[in-house]
Amino acid sequence: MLLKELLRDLEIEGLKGSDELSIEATTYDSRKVVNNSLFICIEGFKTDGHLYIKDAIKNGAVAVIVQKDIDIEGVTVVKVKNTRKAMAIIANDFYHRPSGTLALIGVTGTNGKTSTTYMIKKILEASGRKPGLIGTISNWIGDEKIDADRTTPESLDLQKLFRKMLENEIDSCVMEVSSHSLELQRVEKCNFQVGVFTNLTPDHLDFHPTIIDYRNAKKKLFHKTELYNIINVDDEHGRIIIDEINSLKTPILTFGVNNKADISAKNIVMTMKTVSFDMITPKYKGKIELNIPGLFTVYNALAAIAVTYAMGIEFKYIKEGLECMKGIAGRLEAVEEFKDFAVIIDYAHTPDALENVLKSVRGFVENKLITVFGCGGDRDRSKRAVMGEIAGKYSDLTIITSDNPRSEEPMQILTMIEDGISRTAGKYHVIKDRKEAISFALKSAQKGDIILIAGKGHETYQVINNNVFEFDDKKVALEVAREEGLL
Ligand SMILES: CC(=O)N[C@H]1[C@@H](OP(=O)(O)OP(=O)(O)OC[C@H]2O[C@@H](n3ccc(=O)[nH]c3=O)[C@H](O)[C@@H]2O)O[C@H](CO)[C@@H](O)[C@@H]1O[C@H](C)C(=O)N[C@@H](C)C(=O)N[C@H](CCC(=O)O)C(=O)O
Ligand SMILES: Nc1ncnc2c1ncn2[C@@H]1O[C@H](COP(=O)(O)OP(=O)(O)OP(=O)(O)O)[C@@H](O)[C@H]1O
Repeated sequence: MLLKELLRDLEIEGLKGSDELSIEATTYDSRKVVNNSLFICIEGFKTDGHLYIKDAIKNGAVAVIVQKDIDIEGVTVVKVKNTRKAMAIIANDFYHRPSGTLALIGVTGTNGKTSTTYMIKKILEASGRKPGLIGTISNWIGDEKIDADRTTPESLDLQKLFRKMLENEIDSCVMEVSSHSLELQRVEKCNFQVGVFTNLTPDHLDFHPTIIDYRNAKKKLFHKTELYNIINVDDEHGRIIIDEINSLKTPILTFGVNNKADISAKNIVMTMKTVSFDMITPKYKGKIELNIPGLFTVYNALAAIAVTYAMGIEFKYIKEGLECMKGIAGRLEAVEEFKDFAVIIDYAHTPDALENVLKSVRGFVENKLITVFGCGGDRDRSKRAVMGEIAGKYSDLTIITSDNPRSEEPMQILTMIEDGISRTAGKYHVIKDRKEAISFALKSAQKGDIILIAGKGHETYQVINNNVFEFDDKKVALEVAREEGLL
């Protein structure tokens, strides 16, 4: 593609050099530059892409996009106001505007994005469509699994993925849209058919100055949709969003259990491993039986039903898609090998998620509820004491341990959690090493207990002192149980 074709939709503040160059690759990372690349300089949180222009030229860059005044020879230099925004526009054009051809569904909210996207994918598959999926656990092009680095990829990676989906005859794509991605313009040029809001509770307050900024970041999704905006009306922030987007031309479809909603559920019945309910939509009603537990599962299912209902999918496919699901990796996942007591792995790493999960399992505890959890380092510190308090309130015993301390001293994080739990009557131990913590929980367990190992879910690593180590809660629990003769 010629550079001038990629510059067509940009507001250019300055151009030095030729725009007739042929561009074969585009990247925001100098280490990934190949011959005839366009290198886009991103001013980051840790370093600044503008510092790597010389490296990029050495690796084969022929043009650079900058937002600072840069005096450099040997490449075409294009100056714009905001390189992240320019990158999203270039990404869309470089990959020939793929999102316009896919039926694109974006799911945003603090909790439930992954679970909801998997449900939507299953329903679309049941109806005969070929959906792709982009999210935290992995990305999927049909049955091909692709590792995901983060929840919502950078715009260049995202548009490339959409293009690959189209080449593989994928007709729709359901994706998690993080607040980071909306704020950092990763989804700037995506044409969403449907946008979904699951819920909003305090999280990422290291990145967003206030909860209102956090909500406003999420709200941006609903300005990018064409067919429907689907909002949880039981969530207080959902109701505010509804008021704030009411004047947009995209219609709103609400879902909920406690408030009047377009898509709702009645007669909810929960067991330790399942949940069933009567689904009510404006056009049809019917019973849904899910092999995934938890009241929050009803909300995720209602969101998935609302999306597929809005897309005109028949009830039989909605039911078939949801009911064939066996569960979602690391989301209230019971480790089947344990028989006397239950061991559940869950990805709850926000106060609200932890509280919901603990409430969901609390009702089925015959003896004690033992919780093993920690909080991530270099991330929102305000949630540490709050999560400690929640764990103490609902658990009979809590083991506070490490969960990706990253560059922070693990004990510093654990002490902040302890501040919260010590305000409750809940018993607790602090065990820095996660394997030892799991081992302690397993050895403390008796018949009828439930052990909840929260925070890491599907993740298979721990980041300690900024070094990545292999760590899988489920594997570790089984390994320890075998060593201790508990199986
Ligand atoms: C806070 C955040 O979103 N950070 C993103 C940001 O990183 P950064 O600002 O630290 O980047 P940086 O390291 O300072 O580098 C700046 C630029 O220099 C470039 N560089 C750097 C070194 C070099 O040798 N050459 C070079 O070109 C980098 O490629 C980059 O373009 O820009 C990078 C490149 O665009 C992203 O990879 C990075 O996401 C990191 C991986 C991240 O962890 N993001 C998280 C917080 C995130 O986005 N999470 C949400 C989900 C949240 C949730 O709901 O749980 C997500 O969507 O994943
Ligand atoms: N609708 C919901 N409301 C509250 N908590 C939920 C909901 N759905 C799931 N959870 C809890 O949140 C955890 C994460 O769920 P899920 O991965 O679906 O959310 P997510 O929004 O994708 O999270 P992340 O952005 O951190 O990847 C689950 O393990 C569960 O504990």
